[in-house]
Amino acid sequence: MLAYCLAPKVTDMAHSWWEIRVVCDLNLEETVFWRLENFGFRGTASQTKHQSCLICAYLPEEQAHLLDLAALSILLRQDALCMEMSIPIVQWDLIDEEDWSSSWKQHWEPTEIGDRFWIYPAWLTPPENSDRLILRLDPGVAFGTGAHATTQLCLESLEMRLGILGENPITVVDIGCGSGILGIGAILLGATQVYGVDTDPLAVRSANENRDLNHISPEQMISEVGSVEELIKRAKGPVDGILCNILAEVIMDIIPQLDCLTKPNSWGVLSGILLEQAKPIADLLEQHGWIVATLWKRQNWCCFNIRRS
Ligand SMILES: C[S@@+](CC[C@H](N)C(=O)[O-])C[C@H]1O[C@@H](n2cnc3c(N)ncnc32)[C@H](O)[C@@H]1O
Repeated sequence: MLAYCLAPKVTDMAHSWWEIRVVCDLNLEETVFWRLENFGFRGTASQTKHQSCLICAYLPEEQAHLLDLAALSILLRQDALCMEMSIPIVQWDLIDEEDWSSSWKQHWEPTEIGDRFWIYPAWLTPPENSDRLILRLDPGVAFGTGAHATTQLCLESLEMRLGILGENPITVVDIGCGSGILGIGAILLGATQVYGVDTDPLAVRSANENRDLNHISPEQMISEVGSVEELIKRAKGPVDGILCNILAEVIMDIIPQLDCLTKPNSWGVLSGILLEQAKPIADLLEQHGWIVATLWKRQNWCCFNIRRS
């Protein structure tokens, strides 16, 4: 499966990129992602085969020297040793931006998600008549193509939540909006207003571009750089739904801050959580007045559907 796909854009400054490739045990995948993210890699893709996975990630050439990459490789090796897993194979190359973009486009195909969505790459012409909701995307450097299990679980949860809408307007916040895929999905399903935030300015740019691509007005979907504090300012009061697909460690920090955004019947979809991290998250949610309605699982990931009452 192709996952976590992000493409550098022609408008970015760099002309050459470091491509790093890590083949590792599937159970090391999360740690490798964490290391790469901390190092500054932005574009990350993974393919899973049986018990191992290939992770590719990208970084502008000028942001790392060979020695830095060698040091990163040693850290990955140490992680594997500490976790008693096989040593990952780490390789890197400098690649041309044009080569990258064209190979990226070859890899990514329209993807059906759940019963309602069809994720369509921006550079392909979508069919005119489709029973599905067509969500067009060019993720740029942001996370969120719909290929990753964590995103799929969120979109499927949204289908369930927003499938039968009443008369009332629905406001949703999207914490860690990435490409904007979840916010756009929420609007296609009938949400009236979406506020998105992401700590990565390039993700916010991508969310705004994808909003335009899907003919959603800038008033209906507002994306800003920041996190929960920015949402509290923007949303000016409690909201109906909270979407958050970030890693468990970040979600643990975010849960206590959600009180300001919730009303008695608010609901939430929390994803990006590994199965073994589910228990502490469930305990924390309970402490903060949330009920875990359902827990959905795909591969090693789980997604919490929560509600206030
Ligand atoms: C896994 S991606 C999710 C993207 C998209 N929402 C999806 O479901 O595919 C997580 C995003 O959260 C952002 N992020 C990480 N920590 C954050 C925080 N504390 N507040 C807001 N965004 C954050 C990252 O920059 C990244 O774009």
